[in-house]
Amino acid sequence: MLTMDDIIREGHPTLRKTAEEVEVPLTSENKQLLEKMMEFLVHSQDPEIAEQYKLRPGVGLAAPQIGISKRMVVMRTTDQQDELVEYAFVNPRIVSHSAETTYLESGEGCLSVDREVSGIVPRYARIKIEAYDLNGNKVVKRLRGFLAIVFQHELDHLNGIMFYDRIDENDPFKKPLPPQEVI
Ligand SMILES: O=CN(O)CCNC(=O)c1cccc(Cl)c1Cl
Ligand code: NI
Repeated sequence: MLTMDDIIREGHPTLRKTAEEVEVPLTSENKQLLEKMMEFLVHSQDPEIAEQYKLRPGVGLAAPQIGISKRMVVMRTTDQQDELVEYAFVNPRIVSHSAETTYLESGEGCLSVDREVSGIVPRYARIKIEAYDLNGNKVVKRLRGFLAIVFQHELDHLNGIMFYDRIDENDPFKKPLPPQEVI
């Protein structure tokens, strides 16, 4: 099973690389890797297992965070209907997005960052994404809310971007302006 020892931390060069596209359909090795990444999220969200193995909780994980520079991410959280959703995406991309932006009042955290970095992380409020799933099937989805934010945090990891890169260092708590209405 993956533990915190497998998670690379800021300063490790792989976190700043652009990850490589993955061949679809997935090799069994890449499929197993995605499954191990999802298992980590499940464990990290289980109070007993997380306590036993000292896992920090996560709602998403990108392969570069375990030192593997491949365009694969997993997400596990609840949606706006409070249903549990588990996504494993290969070669994910945003194909369109709202002009409107959003952010988490509480800011963002990252397993690869062993410190609190407070500040507003602007994200697109609504996104349309394309990816491939575990079985190599094409996925087209519209995400909004927390799921959209988590997806953008994970996609950034595939492009060598850390969440704090997006915080305005001159005014970390400056609220992004709403999109200009066309009159
Ligand atoms: O890349 C994934 N991680 O670093 C896992 C740990 N961070 C989180 O679960 C987390 C926490 C708050 C906001 C966002 Cl957007 C995320 Cl993603
Ligand atoms: Ni992260």
